[in-house]
Amino acid sequence: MSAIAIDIGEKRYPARAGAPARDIFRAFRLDIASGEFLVLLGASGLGKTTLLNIVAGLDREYRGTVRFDAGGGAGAVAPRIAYAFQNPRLLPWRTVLENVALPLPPGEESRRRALAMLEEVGLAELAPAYPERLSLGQQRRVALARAFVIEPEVLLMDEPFVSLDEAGAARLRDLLRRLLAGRPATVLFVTHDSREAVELASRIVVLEGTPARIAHDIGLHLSREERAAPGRLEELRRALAGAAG
Ligand SMILES: Nc1ncnc2c1ncn2[C@@H]1O[C@H](COP(=O)(O)OP(=O)(O)OP(=O)(O)O)[C@@H](O)[C@H]1O
Repeated sequence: MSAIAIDIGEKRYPARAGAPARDIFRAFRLDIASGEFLVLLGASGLGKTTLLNIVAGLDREYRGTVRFDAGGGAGAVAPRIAYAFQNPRLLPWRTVLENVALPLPPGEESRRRALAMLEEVGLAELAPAYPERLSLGQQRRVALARAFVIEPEVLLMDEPFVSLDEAGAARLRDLLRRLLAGRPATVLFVTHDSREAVELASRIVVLEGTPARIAHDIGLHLSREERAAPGRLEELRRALAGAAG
């Protein structure tokens, strides 16, 4: 696991055909503790995906720093980062097993690890299948297996359970909790769904405005039973809706 210190002096997208330049972040700071499950909420277009891309190192066009600290006084070393996107992004010309093994070095040991991961997400029998045969829920399970196969210290998730029915999304949230119980990671998770936020988060950060600022920063320290209680959940969702304005 790794703590993350985000300090963005400026992130702006320059003007492009027909669209003016946009200031996404200015003097934006967010510190995430090691092992925290931070859910980012906020209206469309505020910069949530941009923030994940910056933390992932995919977007370097900004002024500022992202520092990782795995503790132990060893100094800043790059952590293992997994990124689960809104779209499962499986390679259609590779089998399910090959897709899960993709982030690992080639070889028999990696195939064995990928198969063990598929067993954990309940899809071992689909290992030789191609992604087109899979339902969206199954594809999302494979994407989770591919994220966890590297035993990430930092897990970035951008609406990973969107477009599923409620029962399917609930099963995947359960699976994610189970996977994290065995392999703790620092999680930065984007969603528009306040129920999902309350069920999963140890901390919820609500973004607002342009450039984006932190409107609310809410710690949630709940037992599993409290999270599972519909009354408690509703109460929290209402409080959150109130806080989010
Ligand atoms: N490469 C780019 N060039 C120019 N503008 C961009 C680029 N990528 C994103 N934007 C714009 O920057 C803003 C922030 O985008 P971003 O995808 O980070 O928002 P978001 O909060 O994740 O939105 P959503 O909740 O809809 O996924 C949006 O207005 C978007 O149109």
